[in-house]
Amino acid sequence: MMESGSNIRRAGPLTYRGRAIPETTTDQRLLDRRGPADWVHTDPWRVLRIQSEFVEGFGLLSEVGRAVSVFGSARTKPDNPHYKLGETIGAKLAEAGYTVITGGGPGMMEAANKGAQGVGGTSIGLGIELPFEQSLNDYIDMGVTFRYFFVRKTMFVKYSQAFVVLPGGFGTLDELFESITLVQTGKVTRFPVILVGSRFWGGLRDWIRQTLLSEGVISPDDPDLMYLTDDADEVVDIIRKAHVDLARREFEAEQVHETAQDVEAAERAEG
Ligand SMILES: C/C(=C\CNc1ncnc2c1ncn2[C@@H]1O[C@H](COP(=O)(O)O)[C@@H](O)[C@H]1O)CO
Repeated sequence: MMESGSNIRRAGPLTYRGRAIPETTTDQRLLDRRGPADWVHTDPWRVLRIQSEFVEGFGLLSEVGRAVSVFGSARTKPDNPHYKLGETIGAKLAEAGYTVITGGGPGMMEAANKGAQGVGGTSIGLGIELPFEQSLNDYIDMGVTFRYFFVRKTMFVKYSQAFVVLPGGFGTLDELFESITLVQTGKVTRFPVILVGSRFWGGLRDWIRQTLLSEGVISPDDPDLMYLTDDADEVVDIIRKAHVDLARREFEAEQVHETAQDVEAAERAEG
């Protein structure tokens, strides 16, 4: 029997009949602004915001080629020699074909972005929303500002093949130890973590060797996960060499895989 239009309502996969038909349509409820708004401060809603940050980040960065993340103090002024070194490193990385990714802020981040952009390289800023007013520095070609630190950190790791760590404070230390821990625990392919500035970082390196190693809280090889240099050219050389090594290891792994497949195929053919 035909059902009359007023006696039935379909809402997506649902069918309502008779008295069960809701008084309003789904669209009406979507477009109606009345009602409490406190759900925007609940965890399920935050999950959606977090998802959208991943989507924005992946969307911006997925087509970026070889890239290096450069970390360093937000407070360094342009007249500080560290700033000039950061600018030189940004420029040399860009000249070597690497996109330069920074936290998008002032100080050493600005220096590296400025250097990369100045030689026509690609300069990216992954900003972070902070309680005080912040904007991306002026030397960024592509930028995105994140609300969540951990989403932003994923972007640095996913889209860089090396980390360069210039002099900096707590934020820089956090980024340094995050990256070194990922390498140490094998959570990422081994890629170089390069500290720049031996006067600045030498004490930390010595403490790692003398205290952490002698207390047995790290493995004997772990201090070698970090390089230390003052030379911008050496930074680029270390990164290039690491890429050549990685490409060779990947090629060798592929060869082993193909050989294993050939052996399996031959065994199957022999019955
Ligand atoms: C302190 C000031 C601004 C801070 N603005 C930042 N913008 C973007 N990224 C930042 C900012 N502050 C820290 N970061 C990240 O941490 C590293 C620097 O931290 P540090 O404590 O200054 O060493 C840096 O690599 C960023 O990824 C006002 O000038």
